[in-house]
Amino acid sequence: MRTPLIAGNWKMNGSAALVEEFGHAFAEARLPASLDVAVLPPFPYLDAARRGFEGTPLRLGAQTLNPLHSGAHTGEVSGRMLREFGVEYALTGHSERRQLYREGDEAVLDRLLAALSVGITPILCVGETLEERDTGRTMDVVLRQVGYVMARLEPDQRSRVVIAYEPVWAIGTGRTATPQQAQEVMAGIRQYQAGFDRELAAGLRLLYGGSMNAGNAAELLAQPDIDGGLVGGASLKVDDFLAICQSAG
Ligand SMILES: O=C[C@H](O)COP(=O)(O)O
Repeated sequence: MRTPLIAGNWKMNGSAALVEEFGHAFAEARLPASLDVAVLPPFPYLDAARRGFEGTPLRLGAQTLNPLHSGAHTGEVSGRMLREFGVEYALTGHSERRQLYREGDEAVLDRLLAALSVGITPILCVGETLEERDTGRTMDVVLRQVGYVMARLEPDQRSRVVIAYEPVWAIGTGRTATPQQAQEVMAGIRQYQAGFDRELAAGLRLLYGGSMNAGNAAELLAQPDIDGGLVGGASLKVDDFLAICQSAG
């Protein structure tokens, strides 16, 4: 049985006040018994979030990390540092990092390995652009991104990875993939992994991301291969994020 995971990626948004608001709301919240929930705030808010989320079901995540533990890398943050702040999840390969910061498959793999090396669960993000979908290349692109990383991991490392399918055209656009479109790609990812290891594929947690909101979450999360969500915009509103968490029950 796969435990659903809802992860809220605040991107470069949020405030100390929002951290506090989430802490209060989730301290009171009634959530499904079997559910993991994480918030991924910008780095400066990690310490406040660690304190503010104590005693709530909220776990902490990071939006990126440097592949190295330490060194002369101005502006960067290592997995080891994140771990000190109680970070349990880290995104790798988010399309914004792939596009805006030119992180290719190799850079994604390095970051994912760094996360694993310090006991952080990596969330590997994959997804096609609109042009790739329109030219029938969705599965090729997605399976290349998944395969590049998974093929280079040891079996015990593979079983600790969470994969988030985020069609690039659905991110921040209000244009969500239909539950059928998302299910089709995510079933394809699971099948592809099953070709190597059936047991691992059956336990692999797959998240959908891309304009998930309080109104469409239940239908997306009801699909057999969707085990949770990576939520951007809607994770900045505590009521919406709570509603999404509640529909993951
Ligand atoms: O990391 C989250 C995704 O990029 C989705 O963002 P969004 O929910 O604002 O479309």
